[in-house]
Amino acid sequence: MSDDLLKAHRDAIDAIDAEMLKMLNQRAEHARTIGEIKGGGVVYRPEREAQVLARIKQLNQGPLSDETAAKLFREVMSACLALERPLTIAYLGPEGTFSQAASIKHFGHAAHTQACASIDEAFRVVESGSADYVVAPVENSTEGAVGRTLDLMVTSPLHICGEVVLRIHHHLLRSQPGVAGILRVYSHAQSLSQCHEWLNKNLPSGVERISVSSNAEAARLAAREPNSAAIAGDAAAERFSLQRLAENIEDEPNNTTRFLVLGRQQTGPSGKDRTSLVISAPNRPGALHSLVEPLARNGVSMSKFESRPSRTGLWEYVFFVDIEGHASEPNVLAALDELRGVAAFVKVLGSYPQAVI
Ligand SMILES: O=C(O)C(=O)C[C@]1(C(=O)O)C=C[C@@H](O)C=C1
Repeated sequence: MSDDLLKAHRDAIDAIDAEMLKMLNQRAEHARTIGEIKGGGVVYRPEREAQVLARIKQLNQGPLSDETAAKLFREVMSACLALERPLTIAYLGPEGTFSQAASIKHFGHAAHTQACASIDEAFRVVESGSADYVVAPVENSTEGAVGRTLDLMVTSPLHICGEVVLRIHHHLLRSQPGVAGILRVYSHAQSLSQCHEWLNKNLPSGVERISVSSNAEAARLAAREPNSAAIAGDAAAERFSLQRLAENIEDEPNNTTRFLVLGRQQTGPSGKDRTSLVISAPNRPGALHSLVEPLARNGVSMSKFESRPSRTGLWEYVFFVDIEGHASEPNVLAALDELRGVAAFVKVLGSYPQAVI
């Protein structure tokens, strides 16, 4: 390889970097002015962010992948938004959990993340105004619904303003190389069950499996006990400087968790939205059918229908329903009106842009 050729490409990169820096700062100036126009009002606009990211994916011609291009612009927007006002995002801690990874995926690295001891506490700090948004897990592709988040949404005054879909990769982590001498493996109960077959095949049967409150807590324990390992993700591995003895050990390769972003604001339409509802049926035959009918009649597609015992009465259920579209769209509006006529209880949890990255 010729040194001249290398130098020519590096000179070109230097020139592009200088140009990019200038343009990034011009973009940041516009964002700062937009912040002034908002005049102390809500700075985070999820519908606009979704449109910016979707446009970048559409414009992208490579060689960067659409996903990579969108992730870079996510960080650019995060930095621009922080000039308007830095946001604080509450999540189920400790540091290094998948909830923190989801918060950073959605809000970028310029947002502050605040670890909370429980999902309840994360909701509370946002309700009281001491944090701006909460990012809470709502369902996992192998384990199903996260009941606590669903229950909290029934009574919380917060609105859903976004969703984050995170691929969950689990690794076997330890403070030293090799599996020799491992006596116990720590992890959250869900992660232990998601890696059950791998553990059966790859670790001696005498290795104890101990469930702890979070994967990050598992990593913390493994970092100080030489004979212990943890199952956790990248964020926990980095946070506690652990080695990855085996990567992506989850039994189900498409393991994903969906998180919801909730705040005190309602979100405008982005053009590709979802609306989440909680409804309950009157206690009579055919009631369930009457809940679905208004949706079908107005051409509204349903992407989720999840039942959960109501906490207010014996044998009564509430249904968590996700539909396509924004509550301000005419067919969604009509379906919701009809639904209110037949259901015992309807609460719109929020309309929000579908995840773009
Ligand atoms: O368009 C806005 O309202 C902005 O504040 C700008 C911007 C951006 O950087 O593009 C930043 C934050 C908002 O959440 C949305 C977009």
